[in-house]
Amino acid sequence: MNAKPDAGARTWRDLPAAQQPDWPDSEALRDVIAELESYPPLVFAGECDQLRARLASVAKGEAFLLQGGDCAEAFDAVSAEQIRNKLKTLLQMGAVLTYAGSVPVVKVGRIAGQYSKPRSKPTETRDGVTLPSYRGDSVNGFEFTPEARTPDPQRLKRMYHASSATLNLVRAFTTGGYADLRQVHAWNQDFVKNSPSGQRYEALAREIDRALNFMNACGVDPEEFKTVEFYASHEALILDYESALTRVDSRTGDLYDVSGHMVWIGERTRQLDGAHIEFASRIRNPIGVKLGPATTPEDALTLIDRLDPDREPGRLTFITRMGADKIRDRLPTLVEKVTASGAQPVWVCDPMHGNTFEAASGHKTRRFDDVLDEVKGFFEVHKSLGTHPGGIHVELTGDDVTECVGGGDEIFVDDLHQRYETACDPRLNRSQSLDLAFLVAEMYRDQ
Ligand SMILES: O=C[C@H](O)[C@H](O)COP(=O)(O)O
Ligand SMILES: C=C(OP(=O)(O)O)C(=O)O
Repeated sequence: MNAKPDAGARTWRDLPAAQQPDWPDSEALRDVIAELESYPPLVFAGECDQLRARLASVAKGEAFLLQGGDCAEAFDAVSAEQIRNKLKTLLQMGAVLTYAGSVPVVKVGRIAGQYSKPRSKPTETRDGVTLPSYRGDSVNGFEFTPEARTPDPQRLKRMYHASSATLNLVRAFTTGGYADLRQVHAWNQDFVKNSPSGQRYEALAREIDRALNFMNACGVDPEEFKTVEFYASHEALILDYESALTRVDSRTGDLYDVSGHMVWIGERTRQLDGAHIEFASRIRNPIGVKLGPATTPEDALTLIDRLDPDREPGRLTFITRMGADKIRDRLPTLVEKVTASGAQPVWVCDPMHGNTFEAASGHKTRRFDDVLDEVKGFFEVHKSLGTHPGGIHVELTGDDVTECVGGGDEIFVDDLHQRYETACDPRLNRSQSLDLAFLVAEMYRDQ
């Protein structure tokens, strides 16, 4: 490690930060920040180190990262049912990937902090009325009224409390018995059971059960099967919030963003001279960076120099989101040049953000087949280069929504209006998520 005499310096504060809200009342913002600074951490720095170690296994090709959850979490969705459904979906996907893909799976939610959204336009116009765009519940309200759309810093405190409540329940579920592998059938006990993927899952759960019974009969009942290691991640977008939750670790003197175990920097805020990359370079959490189709090898190499100067496996995850039509063309050079430089980032495929289109009905949607094709392209590229396809990053929900078209239990364009509930981008529903997990497990095994 480099010596860091100025480890606590908040150097990002003086740099330009993209995608920040225009808070109308700077005094109110200051008061909120001061209050946030007094709140206890949401995660412990040691947990971030543990995740970095898990991601190091992914970087070395010994494990697979499953990162998923809402596009935008919402305050009114912080309920036991919604949190459980999301977790259940990730646990089911994890079971499928571990069993059918025969690989340890590192599970990371887009959860307990994913309340802020970068937008392509600062304003939205409807029927001649122009208002600020919705930027996530941490900033303003979804409703199209001047009151709701005005950024309100009090929302940053609600973000903290919503994250805290969510994380508390997630910790209870993952360590208190709900995530015990013996519950592998129970996770399937609802609407999804009758879907094609639900039935396929049921067959796999029976096999897992048989394997567990066999081990039990042999006198083996490992503690590892009774709880699940689960981590929380979100985009580090609103720097007033992330800075207020960034603390000096008493063990090491290093800075950690204790708002989540892992944070990532988005495609729209990864400017090399901007505040977000400077912020990420200063904290010790594992860091993700989204890489879109225009990313050059030089961009990727500079990001490595800035964020992972010691080339520490597990520190940096590149989350590529090229689009199904571009991944086979754009990804190879990036992976080749990065590998040649000696760096070993985790390579993860986000097959969602490059495949969005607007249906004739006006709904923003994605085709399941495009999502799948981008993942296929990702596996093909890594196979041809002999590098490790480290994981997937997906927007999903545990609810039976109709936001993405296709899948085994097919959603048609005409179905989109039935349960279109996302506040921003379309998510895979539970059945589509399971479909994807089975197909990715096959790809991983074939690799
Ligand atoms: O989820 C990602 C972005 O916030 C989202 O794609 C922004 O899209 P838009 O502003 O173009 O609707
Ligand atoms: C905004 C997001 O992605 P990207 O930065 O890749 O557009 C996201 O993952 O929510």
